[in-house]
Amino acid sequence: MMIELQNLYKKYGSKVVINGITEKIETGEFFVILGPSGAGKTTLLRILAGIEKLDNGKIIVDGKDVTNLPPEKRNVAMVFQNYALYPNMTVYDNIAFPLKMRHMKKDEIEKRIDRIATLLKIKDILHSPVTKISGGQQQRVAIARAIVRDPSFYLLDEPLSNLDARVRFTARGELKRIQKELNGTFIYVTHDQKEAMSLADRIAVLHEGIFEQVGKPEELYEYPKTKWIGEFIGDFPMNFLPGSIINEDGIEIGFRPEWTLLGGEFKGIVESIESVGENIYLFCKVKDSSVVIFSKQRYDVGDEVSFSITKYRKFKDGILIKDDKK
Ligand SMILES: Nc1ncnc2c1ncn2[C@@H]1O[C@H](COP(=O)(O)OP(=O)(O)OP(=O)(O)O)[C@@H](O)[C@H]1O
Repeated sequence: MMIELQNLYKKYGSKVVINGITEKIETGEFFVILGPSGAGKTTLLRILAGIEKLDNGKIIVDGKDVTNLPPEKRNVAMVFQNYALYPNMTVYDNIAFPLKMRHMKKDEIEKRIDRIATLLKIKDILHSPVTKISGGQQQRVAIARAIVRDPSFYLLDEPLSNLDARVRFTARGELKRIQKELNGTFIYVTHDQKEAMSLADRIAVLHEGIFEQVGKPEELYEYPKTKWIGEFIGDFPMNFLPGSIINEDGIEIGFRPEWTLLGGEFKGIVESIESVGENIYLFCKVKDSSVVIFSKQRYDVGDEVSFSITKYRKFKDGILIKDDKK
């Protein structure tokens, strides 16, 4: 289903949380809303679900205005961080529950659960009590229960955050596969930029009530529209130095640690070091600024390093200058 957000606006008391969001989310798209804690991500999702009322704006789903429809009339699937399974039921009964509530026939329920259990690879635990399965499996059951109804679109609020890092990694791949197989329109909220980068067809960065940038993960990484996004996206924040180092005053240049090479015209002093596998990141003082430089070589704190910048973007007043080719 195609979802159009038209000038969405929401405040709590005098605090404006959503301040004019307009965007089109395409059918079958994995759309991730990324933002720091308190940015309004959950509020936006609750608005889309119909749990929270808008102060202004419209939500159009496949050409139909659903702005004033209650949650049960929107036919959306929701998976939240704190999914609550019914502890005294089996996996099967948990998934069947929303269908029974709709008085679906027993053989139709069986057919649907079989399909969804195959999709989520939980067929072998269907008759286990939910208290006897792992956290990762419980998460799958929660997803199965949410999507078994054939919803129009899917809202997911940090559904993987309860899982430990390793399971989460596999779960991401699985979720992406499920989304593609269902050809579902997924709207997924997270504060974890790594998760966003690995899952999204497009990411919308929610900051100060607006989508500050919407784009493919690589666009956000390569061409962050603002300094704030450059710092927020990436394993390390983008580095910034005054334009004077390339003889251009009044601007700043932004570059990623990965866009540096050891040896070259710039000099810094190593202040601290972080190793990530084989890669070493050197935190250096360069004049009055701090920058992170990528290195394959080991250094000690206090060493002087010289480096060059292979690629950079120009920013003026915190905003990307578009016509920059280097
Ligand atoms: N029902 C409410 N009444 C008043 N203020 C609220 C209400 N719900 C949320 N807020 C405020 O709105 C802002 C956005 O909250 P929201 O939970 O949407 O952020 P979030 O981006 O999902 O954060 P997190 O990542 O921490 O879950 C916060 O400042 C929060 O305190």
